[in-house]
Amino acid sequence: MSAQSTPATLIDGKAFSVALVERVGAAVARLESAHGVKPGLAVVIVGEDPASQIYVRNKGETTLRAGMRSDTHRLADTTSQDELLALIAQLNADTGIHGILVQLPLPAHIDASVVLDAISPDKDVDGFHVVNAGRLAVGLPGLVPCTPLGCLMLLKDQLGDLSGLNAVIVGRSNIVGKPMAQLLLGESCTVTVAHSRTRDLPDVCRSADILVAAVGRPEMIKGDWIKPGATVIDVGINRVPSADPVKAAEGKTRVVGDVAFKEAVEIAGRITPVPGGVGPMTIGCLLANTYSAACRINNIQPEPLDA
Ligand SMILES: Nc1nc(=O)c2c([nH]1)NC[C@@H]1CN(c3ccc(C(=O)N[C@@H](CCC(=O)O)C(=O)O)cc3)C=[N+]21
Repeated sequence: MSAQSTPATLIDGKAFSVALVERVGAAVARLESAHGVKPGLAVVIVGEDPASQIYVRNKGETTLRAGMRSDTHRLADTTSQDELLALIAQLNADTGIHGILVQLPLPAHIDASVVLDAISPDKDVDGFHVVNAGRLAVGLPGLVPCTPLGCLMLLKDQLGDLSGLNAVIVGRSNIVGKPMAQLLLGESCTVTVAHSRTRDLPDVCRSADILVAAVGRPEMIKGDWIKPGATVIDVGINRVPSADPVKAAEGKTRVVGDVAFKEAVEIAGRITPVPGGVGPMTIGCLLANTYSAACRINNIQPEPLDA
C-alpha cells in the first residue's frame, strides 16, 4: 500500500449543505415575492421506526428554515395500502404541496413500488418514480434522487470537469447506485457499477479516480482498495456498537460509512466523512428539488442553485 504523503482533504458535506439551503431559501423568498408561490413539502411516515422519526424531524426543521411549508403525516404501522394511496391522491391534488416524500422503508404489508409510482412525477422530489428514473436514463429534465444528486454536486465542486475520469460505484440500488451511474455518465465519466457478485472487487475499486461506496456494509472498502489520490464518496450510514466496550455494553452506537475511513484517509486525495459528508447533502437536495418542483408546476424558470 503506497500511502499519500499527506492525508486526504475532507469534503465537508455539512458546510456545503448549509450553503445550499441558504441559496434555496433566498430563491424561495424571491419565488414567493415575485410570483406568490410558497413551495410546500409533504413528508409521509408510516410506523414508528425511531431512526426514521429522526430523519423526518430533521427534514421538517430544515424545510421551515428554507422558508417553505412543511407538512408531516404520521400514520400508524397498521395503515392499509389503500389508505396510504388515498392520502397520496389527496396530496397530488393539493395545489399548496409541490413535493411528496414517502419515507422508506414501508411496513411489509405495503408494496413500496405501487406507492412510489402513485406519486405525481411532478411532485416526486425523491426522484423514485419510474417516470423520473426513465427521464434520467434518457437525459430528459426531471427530478433526480437526492443522495446521488448531492454526491454529484460535491464531486463537481471538488474536481470541476469530470469528463474522462474512471468512476466506480459499489452498489446497484435504484435509490443510489443506478441513478449515480446515470449522472456520472452524463458528466462523461467512464462508469463501472460493481456489486456483491463483482469479481476482484478490490482491483476494480483500484481503477477508480472517483469511488462511490453505496453498499450499506460498515467499513467494507479498505484503504488498499483505493487508488492513491482518488476521490472517495462514502454514502454509507451504518449504525454499529460504540468503539468503547463499556459504552457498547450499555447499547451505545456510533455511525460509520461503507469505507474504512482511517485507512482510506491516508491513501485518498479527497474523501467525505461519515457523519458530515453525504447525509446532509441528501436533505439539502430534497429542498432544492422541492423548490424546482414548485417552479416547474407553475411554469416558472427556476434559478440555478449550484455554488
Ligand atoms: N423516501 C425516502 N427518502 C430518503 O431520502 C430517505 C428515506 N426515504 N428513508 C431513510 C433514508 C435515510 N436518509 C438520510 C438523510 C440524511 C441523513 C443525514 O443527514 N445524516 C447525518 C447525521 C448522521 C447521524 O449521526 O445519524 C450525517 O450523515 O451527517 C441520514 C439519512 C434519507 N432517507
